[in-house]
Amino acid sequence: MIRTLMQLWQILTPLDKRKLLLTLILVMLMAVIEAAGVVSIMPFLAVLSNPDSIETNRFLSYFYQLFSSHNPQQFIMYLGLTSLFVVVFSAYFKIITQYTLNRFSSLQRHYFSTRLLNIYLRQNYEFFLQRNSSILSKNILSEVDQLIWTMIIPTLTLISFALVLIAMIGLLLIYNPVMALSTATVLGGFYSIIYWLVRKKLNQIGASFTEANAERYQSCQEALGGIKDVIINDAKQGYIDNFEQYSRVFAQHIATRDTLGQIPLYIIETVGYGCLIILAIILVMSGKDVSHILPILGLYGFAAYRMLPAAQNIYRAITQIKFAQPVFDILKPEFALEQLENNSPMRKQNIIFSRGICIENLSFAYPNRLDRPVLQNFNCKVAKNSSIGIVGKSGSGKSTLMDIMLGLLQAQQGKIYVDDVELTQENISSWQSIVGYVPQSIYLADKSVAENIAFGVPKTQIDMAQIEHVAKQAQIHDFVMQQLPQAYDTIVGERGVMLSGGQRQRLGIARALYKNPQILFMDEATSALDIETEQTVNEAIQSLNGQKTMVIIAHRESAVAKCDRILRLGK
Ligand SMILES: Nc1ncnc2c1ncn2[C@@H]1O[C@H](COP(=O)(O)OP(=O)(O)OP(=O)(O)O)[C@@H](O)[C@H]1O
Repeated sequence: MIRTLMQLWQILTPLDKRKLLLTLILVMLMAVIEAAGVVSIMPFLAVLSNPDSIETNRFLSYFYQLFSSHNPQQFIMYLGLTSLFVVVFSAYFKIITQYTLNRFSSLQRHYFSTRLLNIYLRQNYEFFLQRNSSILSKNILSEVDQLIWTMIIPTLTLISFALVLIAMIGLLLIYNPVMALSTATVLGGFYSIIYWLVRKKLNQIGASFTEANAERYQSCQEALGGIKDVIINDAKQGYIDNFEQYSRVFAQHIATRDTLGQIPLYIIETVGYGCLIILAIILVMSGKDVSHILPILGLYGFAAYRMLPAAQNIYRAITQIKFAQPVFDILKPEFALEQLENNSPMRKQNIIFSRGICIENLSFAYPNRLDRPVLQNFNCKVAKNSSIGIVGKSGSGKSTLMDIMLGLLQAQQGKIYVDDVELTQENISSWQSIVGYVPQSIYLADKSVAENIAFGVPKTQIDMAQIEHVAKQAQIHDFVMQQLPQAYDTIVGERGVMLSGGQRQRLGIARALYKNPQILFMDEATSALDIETEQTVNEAIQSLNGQKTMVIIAHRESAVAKCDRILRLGK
């Protein structure tokens, strides 16, 4: 567990660490004040049970004079009020500390999930080809939550209550070392035995809990993401059953974890009460009078009142941390991706495109299918402002070639030159800033038509004149103006459900043109259009011939017939 906590410390940023240390200082102060609250009750009880102690005890007589008390009753009142003040202040301080703890942990959840989203979005495209997006969402939203609730908060609880417990035992140690040590041994021994009995179970349910969580997310995403196929293929029940099965496991494990964390409370409360009774009997049997017994019982009683919940909370925190270990094991490598990124600082390079693109000896295979290369020793040149059509059978590697040219995939062998500059990680973002891309299937966000065309541009910075210009080029302007209720402000629905396939494609073309790219890449951009619309869109695209460099993938040769060159793949 200590190792896990040390690793947790390592994934915190320097700022997080500073905040954590400040929070811990508050927690330590809270423990001291809490101990003071317990101590403050002793003189009160001592004078209450034996007013003569004002004369016999030098501390009491000092305070008697300090308070300028006129009689023991008045002194008792002062002592009572002082003790009450300390206890009230301690409660007030506890509220402040608790708020600081809550704020720290809650904000930490926000920092962690934002950081993780940032880490993911900075990965290259190949990373996403190998990872399931529902697992990534689960890590950002659910696992970070788990990390906070079952690791960060319990760790803070553990530290704060450990300090309270140490302070209490220290206090008893001053008063009666034998009793203090035996209390510590009984408490420590009791909780250690219970923890030892449940730790294996915690480990096991922790692992199965994270697995069930992943399945829950995946079922949801698959069922809701492919709702059309789910309805048509009557796959609803299968998804409901799958979700139900894992959701139940998820819920049951939380219940088991919480119960395992609560069990000792009831036993230890009984044990604590029994110990106080035994202590009272021992004191009575040893011949001590009530005036001696009451302060001792008061101290132990009050200390137990503070110590038992502290010990219980420590135990509970430890069980939660143990349970959360598999969650941390999932998140640790994800945060390590950030370090990999930081260790390779990239110089940004600008790319200038004035002559053409040259592909030399390119070979590529997908990482999970290295034995089956998609492209081998591929060579090709595209002059600036010329157009090239790529045709070939399905699966011949057309989209893969385009992804490599776009810098989304990296070839294992071969090079791509823009003018005479090799495309590398250092200049890829500059390259991507001058290309426009229309993919096979257009992703539309649940936003307005204008926001979808100016994808990624803040709403206030959208250039409406440019939007209309590119929408006209993509043959979508008339449809938007005549048929959409709020024209360019109409919301298109999740993934553009309110539009037809052809309308989505034309929006995709408008999006690619919006940033006025120097090179336009189109992957079957007109395949969903009827012949007439395809013809008009193609004419619009062809009208850019000579003004823009165009790389066009098409199934139908007619769609690329007007290109300067045609490249056939897979022959
Ligand atoms: N992420 C991936 N992992 C492994 N193999 C892949 C991946 N994506 C594509 N492939 C394989 O690479 C080959 C080329 O695929 P690609 O999509 O480039 O073909 P294409 O010519 O564009 O086909 P289509 O015309 O049907 O779109 C196919 O055999 C395909 O199965």
